[in-house]
Parts: sequence; structure tokens; C-alpha cells
Amino acid sequence: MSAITQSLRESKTARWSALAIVSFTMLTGYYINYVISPLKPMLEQYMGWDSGDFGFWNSAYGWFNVFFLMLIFGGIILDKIGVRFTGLGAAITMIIGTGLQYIAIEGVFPMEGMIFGVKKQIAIGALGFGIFGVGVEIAGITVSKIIVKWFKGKELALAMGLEMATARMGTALALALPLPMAKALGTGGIPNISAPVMLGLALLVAGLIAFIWYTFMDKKLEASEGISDEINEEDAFKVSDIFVIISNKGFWLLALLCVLFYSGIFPFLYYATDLMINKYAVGEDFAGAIPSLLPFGTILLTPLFGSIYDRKGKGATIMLIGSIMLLCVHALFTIPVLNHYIIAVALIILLGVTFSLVPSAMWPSVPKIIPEKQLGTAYALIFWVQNWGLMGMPLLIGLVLEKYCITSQEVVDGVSKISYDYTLPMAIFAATGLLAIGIALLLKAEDKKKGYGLELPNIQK
Ligand SMILES: NCCCC[C@H](N)C(=O)NCC(=O)O
Repeated sequence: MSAITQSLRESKTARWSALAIVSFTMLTGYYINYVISPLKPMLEQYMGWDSGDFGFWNSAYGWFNVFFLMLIFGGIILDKIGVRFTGLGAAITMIIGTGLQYIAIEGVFPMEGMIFGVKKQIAIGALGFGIFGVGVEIAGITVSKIIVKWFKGKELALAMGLEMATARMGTALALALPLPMAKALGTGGIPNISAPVMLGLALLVAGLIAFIWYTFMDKKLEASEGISDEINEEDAFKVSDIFVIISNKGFWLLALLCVLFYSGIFPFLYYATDLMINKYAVGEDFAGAIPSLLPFGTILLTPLFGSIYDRKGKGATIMLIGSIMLLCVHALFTIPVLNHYIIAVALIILLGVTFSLVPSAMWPSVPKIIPEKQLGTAYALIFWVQNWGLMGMPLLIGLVLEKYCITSQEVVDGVSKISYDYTLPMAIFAATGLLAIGIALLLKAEDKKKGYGLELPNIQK
């Protein structure tokens, strides 16, 4: 009898399989997120881009999330309709957005001319990246909610850490692969810049198929818990819940820490390959491999720190240590004389540790502050705040590079080569670390005052 009433969550095989499937969908999204980053020098040389164009394209990631509140609508839909519908919608949105990016980079239509004062290719591609940004962010909150659904009271932080680790394999692949791939598939010395994007499109379709598979598991889970529809009336999310969430100080401290911390990492990754070439004189072919060490480091460490949080607690302290390390690493990247590539490798590895510490504690801490029925919206609101940084920072760095950091510009055989001094951009990234420390300290104090339990283990004995 008990076997019939037991939730599918209790089956280790079922819950870890569910995790593996949705994590793969996230991997495919994280690949597309960074696919053009290592291509920056090529886009400048062969497509006439400048750093402003590159910054504009990357900042488009947050346009619709931030200004049209797409993420917040996504969170409400998630809490009202459920993970299956929202996840499928998100996966399809990623494919549509990436299709547009491919059209822009491949030049499927003539790309000469301007749209609203922006080069046509940049405008179309940025529109695509903006649509993709809606999809991948909503996929992110959906997957977070799915993990809470399966792992609450169990290995929650470990599961979230493993999901992020898997997703970051996509980031690592995106940093390491596109440049050599574009070169290898090029003809007559001209690289095939759109090929890595095409690979991403294929991966996204595989990610959609994986999510369709997950929806069947989700139905089985609910059937095992006696839930016939995804959301029951009693637990249904109400729009007024948004006010409950935003009047919670702990929520705001987590959201601010999130935007500051992630503004120092994700936008940095867009420029990291270029930094390696310009500051550390690393050859183009090898330059993407160094930043790709960062996500690789997190693949082991995020689950490890997550598991420590599950068993021993200390979530607020872990976030504080990560913020301090963010400041130290970016400050060392800023110092001009520290320009040997070994230093760059060491700093990227340290940044990988930082990038494991904060996320491993941040995301499993949200359910300690916000009840489960409001979780989709709470994650969405945090991601919304974060998206201001993910949108603003690449734009700011691109403009700063363009305006203040060009050290030389030459045209050889019709191919233009621009060199940059990265001191000022790296100082800006360091500032995010400094501000993050302040917020992490406030969060620790608030946790003590309100007793959220951020310093307590997640596993309930
Ligand atoms: N490069 C993907 C950006 C996804 C951002 C997302 N809002 C997020 O923060 N996810 C958690 C993480 O640590 O990746």
C-alpha cells in the first residue's frame, strides 16, 4: 500500500534522472549565451563590427526581460500554469531567438544598411538574442522550480549545484569551441563564423526534445502525489503575492547581491577572450581556452559547495566569501603589470571558485525566504533585477572600450585589427565585487535578525 502512495520524489533514480534531463536543456541554452564571445576578434576583422556593436548585441539579452517585464510574466505563468507549459514555451522561445541570430550572422538576407541607426545585422541579431534571453531566463526559473519540486527537504543545494555545473559545460563549450570551429570550417582563409551558431541551434532542438521527455516524468510525479492538475486552487499563486515578495527585505538583499555578483561574472565572460588577447598577449586560437577553464572549475566545485551547504549550512557566509574573492580577482586583473598569461590562468581558476561559491548558496537560499507557491515569481523577480546588470554591463563595457581604451587600430590586407587596454573595464568589474561584499554583509545580518536559516543545513533529518 505504501508503495502506491509514495511520491516519485522518494525514488532516487527518478529524481536524479529528472535533474539530468532538465539540466541538459539548460546546457544547450548556456552554450548559445556565449557562442559569439570568442568570435569577437573575427567579427571585428571580417564583419566590420566594433566593440560598441558587440556590447549592444550582448546587452540585448536583457531588453525584453527588463523593459517588457517578460521574466516577471514568465514567473507568474510558471506559478499559475506550471512547469510543463512554461518550460516548453521557454525552450521554443530560445530556438526562435537563436534562429534570428543565425540569420543575422550567416547573412541569410542582405545585411547592408541600418535599422533605427543600428547596423542591420546587429539589429536583427540583437533582436534574436533578446528573444533568446527571454527563453533562457524563463527556462532558468522553471528549472529552479522543478528542482525544488523534486528535492525540497533533500539534497536541494547539491541538485541545484549539479544543474548549474551541467549548464556551465555549455558555457565552457561556447568559450572553447567556436573560434577553432569557425577556422576549421572556413574556406579560402575566411572563417565560417555562423557554424558555431548552427551547432547551437541543433543543440537547442535536442534540449526541447529533452524537456518534452521531462514533462512525462512531471506528470508521473504529480500522479504519485495525488495531484491531478499542475496547480491546485488552495496553492494557486495570486498576483497580490508579488507585493508580499517585494516587501520582504531578505528578498531584496538576495536580488541585489545577485545583480552585483553576476554583473561581475557573466558580462565579464563576453569580454574574457578579448582580454586574454589584448592584455595577456595570448594567441587567438588559445585565447578562448583560458576563460573556458572558469566554467570547467565550477563543474566540480558548485555541487561540492552545494553539498556542504546541504549538510553543514553557512549559506550566508559562503556568499560573503565569494563576494570577497570576486573583488580580489578582478582587482588583480586590473593591475597592468600583472600581464603574464600564467597569472590570467590562475585568476580564471580563482574566479571559477568564486563562481561556484555564491551560486551554490544563493539559489537554494531563496526557498528559505519565500514560500514554494511564490517561488517561480520570486526567482523571476530576482532574475529581473539581475537582468538589469546582464543588460547594462556589456553595454557599458563595450562603450568604455570604444571610447577610452583603444590603443591602436590598423588595417592589414583589408582586415581591421583593433587593440584595447582593459584596465578601466576590469576596474569596473572589480567595483561590482566591492558592492557585493557590502550587500552580503547586510544579508548575513538580516538572516540573524529574521532567522531565515541561511546558516542552517538544507537537509532535514
Ligand atoms: N548565462 C546564462 C545566464 C543565466 C542567468 C540566470 N538568470 C542565472 O543566474 N542562472 C543561475 C546561474 O548561476 O547560472
